[in-house]
Amino acid sequence: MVAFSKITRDRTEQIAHLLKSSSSRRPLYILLVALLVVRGAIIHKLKDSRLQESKSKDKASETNAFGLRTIPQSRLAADARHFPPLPPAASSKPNIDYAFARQLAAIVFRVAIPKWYSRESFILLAHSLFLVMRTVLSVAVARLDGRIVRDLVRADKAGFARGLGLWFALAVPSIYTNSMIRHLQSVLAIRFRTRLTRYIHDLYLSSAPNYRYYRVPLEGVDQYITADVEAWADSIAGIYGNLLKPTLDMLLFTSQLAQELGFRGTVLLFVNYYITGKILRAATPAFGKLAAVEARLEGEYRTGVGRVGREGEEIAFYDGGSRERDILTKAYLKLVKHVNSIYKIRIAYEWTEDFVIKYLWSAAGYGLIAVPLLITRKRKEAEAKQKEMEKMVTEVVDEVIDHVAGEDEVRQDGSDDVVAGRTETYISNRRLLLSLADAGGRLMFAYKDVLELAGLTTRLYTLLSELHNLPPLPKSTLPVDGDAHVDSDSFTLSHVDVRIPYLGTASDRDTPAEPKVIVSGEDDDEKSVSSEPDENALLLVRDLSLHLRRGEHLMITGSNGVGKTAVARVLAGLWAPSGPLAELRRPAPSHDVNLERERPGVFVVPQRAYHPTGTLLGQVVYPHTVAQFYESGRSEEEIQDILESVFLGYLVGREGGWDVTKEWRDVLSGGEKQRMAMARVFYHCPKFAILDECTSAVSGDVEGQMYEHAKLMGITLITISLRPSLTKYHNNLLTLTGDGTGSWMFSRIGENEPGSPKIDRSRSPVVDRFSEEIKSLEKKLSQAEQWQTRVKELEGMLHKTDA
Ligand SMILES: Nc1ncnc2c1ncn2[C@@H]1O[C@H](COP(=O)(O)OP(=O)(O)OP(=O)(O)O)[C@@H](O)[C@H]1O
Repeated sequence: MVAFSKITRDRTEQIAHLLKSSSSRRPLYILLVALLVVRGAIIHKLKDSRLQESKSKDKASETNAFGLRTIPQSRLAADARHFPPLPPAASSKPNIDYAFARQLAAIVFRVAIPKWYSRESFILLAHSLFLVMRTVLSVAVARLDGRIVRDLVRADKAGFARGLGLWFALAVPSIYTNSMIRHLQSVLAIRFRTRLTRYIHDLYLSSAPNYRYYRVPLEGVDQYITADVEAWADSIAGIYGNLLKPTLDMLLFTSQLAQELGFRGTVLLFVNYYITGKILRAATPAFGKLAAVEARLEGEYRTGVGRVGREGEEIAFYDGGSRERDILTKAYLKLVKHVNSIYKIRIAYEWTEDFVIKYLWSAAGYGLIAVPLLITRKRKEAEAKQKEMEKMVTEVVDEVIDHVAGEDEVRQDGSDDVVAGRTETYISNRRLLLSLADAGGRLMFAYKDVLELAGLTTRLYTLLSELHNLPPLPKSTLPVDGDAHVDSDSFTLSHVDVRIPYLGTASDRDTPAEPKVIVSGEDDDEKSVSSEPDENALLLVRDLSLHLRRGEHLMITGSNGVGKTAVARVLAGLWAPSGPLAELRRPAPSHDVNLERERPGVFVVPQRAYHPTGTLLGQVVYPHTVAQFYESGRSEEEIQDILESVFLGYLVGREGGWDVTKEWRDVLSGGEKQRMAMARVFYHCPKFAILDECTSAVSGDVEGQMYEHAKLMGITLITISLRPSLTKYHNNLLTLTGDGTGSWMFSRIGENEPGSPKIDRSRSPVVDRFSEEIKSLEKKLSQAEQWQTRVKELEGMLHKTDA
């Protein structure tokens, strides 16, 4: 009877095993099939989404003058409310909190995944499915591992061979799943980076009226746009997998283990998670803040290296190599010191983490596994099964008789089976425990990654929020049709104060100060709102009023640092005019019948020459592209004529053609660069050209000819210069006194018109110079009679000598 029950029990265990193993594989097969179906559906959806995206692109984007797709300014303006300024620096430490969640949501849902049907959503879905698949496969592998060892212990050749076959069968989807997870993560990262980069480019490089690239008050913007965006995209794409996969693993492995551990074991497992989680949380340093500081220091070092690359020649003239080396080395050492301190902090943290997750968890796991194996559960199970067996006796009676003869053997097999069963349970559970510890470790790493992501998110959010919250500059607009007081061909400044704008960050600005600016041609509700001028701004010129029509050339003068360029910045629209009654009207571009093309309203040539990367032709037509030049129907002969007019006709021959690409900043001499800048003015042929000491390195005769040429082309000149020799090309003179009160003098050159302010000779540097020159000439003239007498004396002496 004992033999009966033993045999029946073993047989039933075998049947149960078979059922268990086939039923444990069933979900895997279903998942595999489901995965293939879903994969097909996703590919189909991806194609659909591409179609949808391309259809909606017309609405979501527009094409700029260079043929590139850009996000419409209206959408960017609408996004601004999602990026309010950060609170003051002290309270904006990166952390995993509500502020982080809000910043992350703004970046993800406004920029990285702007629509639910964006391609990124489908990549994310596919990524998630593969992550789930990998977890399921891990459980299957753990089970299979146990089975193979069990069959080995049992010396079951057929079972072992079957297990090995299944092992290889599982390898195929496992390898595919792993490589797809890595691939989709990289694809996701690059797509996030592309979305962000394009968004930031569109926002940062906005042209008039906002000039964000010129006005954004952040140090090292290049670091934000390049390294930080890349790091953020990599981090968020990685973090999704790093969080989702171990979380799934934890859930699944815990649920699998719970079957073996029973209720008490499971509760203990969760108590273990909770306590160790608390310990690790307490031991975690502020990784977010550390990451943000590292990014800033990296930016400072990168900016330094960039500066040396840019200003290499100037540094070489000063022989400043060792000084620059000091600066760069200091910046680098500061960065390295910080990185090293992070490493040190990490060591202490990783010790704790390793101990807790690898050793504490494993020990707890061993203890929990031992409970069912060593104590009661197996025995209770065996008793329950024995009762079941007795009911099944009649069904298996024939089989029992067959086995009666080999009772000893069966007993032997039976004890082997018990050991094998225990080994299987142990191996499976051990593997699950190891995977669980691994998942726990990765979750902890992910926590660290989330903290670092918080730091990067704060940096990225700072950039986006600064760009979105720059107070708008007043727009220069077209005149209203039929308005007799408005002239599209003139400059009008009325009661304008010129101040250095306050450059604090958005979070420092309580209420952005904006002047009252009357802009013609706009609806009332679009006008800038009047407010008090910014108290932090430094006044350079007070209450400036002038009206310049076309053909009325103006020279702006005054000693260094009085604010001449500042006036040009206001005229060009880079700085806002301030003052309660400030009004600024700028000439608008319009079609010129003689030129048969549009003439820009204003074109500015700055003090420092600028040469973009590109061809020789590209230098002349900048900021137009070469493609735009050819499309406009203008010819290379015309450009050659322009170069002749600035005495650079030899350049094409010397450099080897129009298409040659060089670092023009280094190739052209100082004077050549300035002549090239004048060539640009002639190419664009604006109504007004603001020339900010842009011919200081050009010889006087060439300078004069270029000025005459510009006037012949109908370009009205606004020249900023200290050279009295240029006065003769202008009708008006604006002198900034620089006495600290912002006073100025306006006069007509060659006339003393009633109504125009009198020239205060004692205070104007240019007039001072004229007076000096007149005095010296008068002195020379007064000596002319003496010189004539002396000449006659000398001639007389010469005749006498000859005779
Ligand atoms: N972005 C700025 N931030 C702070 N100060 C500024 C800024 N731009 C100009 N300034 C200051 O404003 C003053 C006027 O500068 P501006 O360039 O207009 O002088 P300038 O009259 O053109 O001098 P120069 O003849 O030497 O070119 C200077 O003292 C300068 O330091």
